[in-house]
Amino acid sequence: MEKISIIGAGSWGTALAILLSDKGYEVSLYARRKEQIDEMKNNRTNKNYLGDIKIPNDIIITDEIKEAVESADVAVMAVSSQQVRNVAESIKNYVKKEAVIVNVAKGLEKGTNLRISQVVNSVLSDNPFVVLSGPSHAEEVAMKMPTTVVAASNDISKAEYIQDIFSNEYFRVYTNPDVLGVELGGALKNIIAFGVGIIDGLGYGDNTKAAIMTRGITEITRLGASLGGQISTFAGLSGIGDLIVTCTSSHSRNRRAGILIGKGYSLEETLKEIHMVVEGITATEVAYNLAKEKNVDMPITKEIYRVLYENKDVKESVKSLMGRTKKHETEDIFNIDIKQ
Ligand SMILES: NC(=O)C1=CN([C@@H]2O[C@H](COP(=O)(O)OP(=O)(O)OC[C@H]3O[C@@H](n4cnc5c(N)ncnc54)[C@H](O)[C@@H]3O)[C@@H](O)[C@H]2O)C=CC1
Ligand SMILES: O=C(CO)COP(=O)(O)O
Repeated sequence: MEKISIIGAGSWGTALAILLSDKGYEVSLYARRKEQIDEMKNNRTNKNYLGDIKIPNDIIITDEIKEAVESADVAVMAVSSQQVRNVAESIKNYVKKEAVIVNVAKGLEKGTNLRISQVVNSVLSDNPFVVLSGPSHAEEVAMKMPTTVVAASNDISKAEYIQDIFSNEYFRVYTNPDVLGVELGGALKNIIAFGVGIIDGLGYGDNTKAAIMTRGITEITRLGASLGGQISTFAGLSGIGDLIVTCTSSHSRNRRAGILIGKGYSLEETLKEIHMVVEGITATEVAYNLAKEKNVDMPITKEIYRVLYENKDVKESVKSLMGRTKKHETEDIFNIDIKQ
């Protein structure tokens, strides 16, 4: 049986550790904070993240990174996107070269505008890489509710290896060779979920939310395709699938953060209230930069950027979106010239 190391004991890392341990793998879960380690070891819970869900006794809980990764066949990065580089650096001298690195973070690196596969590859260039993404709130996976995700890798045999390791009766894993498309879908849907939250916070209704979701996947696809992603990937689990779950779920931190912004909270107050990672905030900045660089139109992302970073009033942003020049619906994703 493979040995699996999970780095990051937040909601997702813990839920995946439970899933893999239930399948009989030897799992080690690495956390940094002493009081969290003590709670997980003594009570076998991780209350702040997963409430009363029990952590199986077989899971090795450790704050020693060497112990966590040195014999691992698979190392799962379950921290926020901005922490992945730190984690990669911290395991570089211990992890086996053939160990498969699985990233589950859904974001982009601030400052470099890199995708997570690029960040990991810049530090752990010898290790095979797989991204695991899709509509999968940790709270529901921990309750063993049927969930589907996708494993993507440039080496499809590694994606299939991870598919075999993670699949069980309530967690169904598909594969996809389009790493870039899967990564961008997962990162950019957080911006749209944040936008849907704003709409909720403002008190607008279902029509408005459907508008943001539909036009949101359009602009995600437009940027993703311009960077080399497959259009079909954005119609899949890591694209529209994850967009639906994040935009409609009460579990979503991105959507909940948007609700607070829509109600008039400052960004600082919002982050304090959520106290977990809100990837969409950084993703907005990176996507805004990438769209500018590629000359791709992303009106919703642009308005969210203005709200977050230029103090634009949210109602003014809605007005700006509604008042844009008139357009045909399909021409902008598929480059169809409607007048032909
Ligand atoms: N929560 C969910 O339902 C899902 C989350 N994700 C993604 O997974 C990533 C992690 O999310 P969550 O677990 O929800 O976040 P979280 O906020 O619940 O937990 C992140 C954990 O990482 C720890 N951490 C931060 N830096 C670290 C480091 N350098 N070394 C070790 N631990 C470190 C933090 O202390 C915290 O316990 C995010 O990118 C998120 O978008 C993906 C799918 C589902
Ligand atoms: O990606 C997720 C579910 O698929 C989790 O979304 P949030 O980070 O918004 O909670």
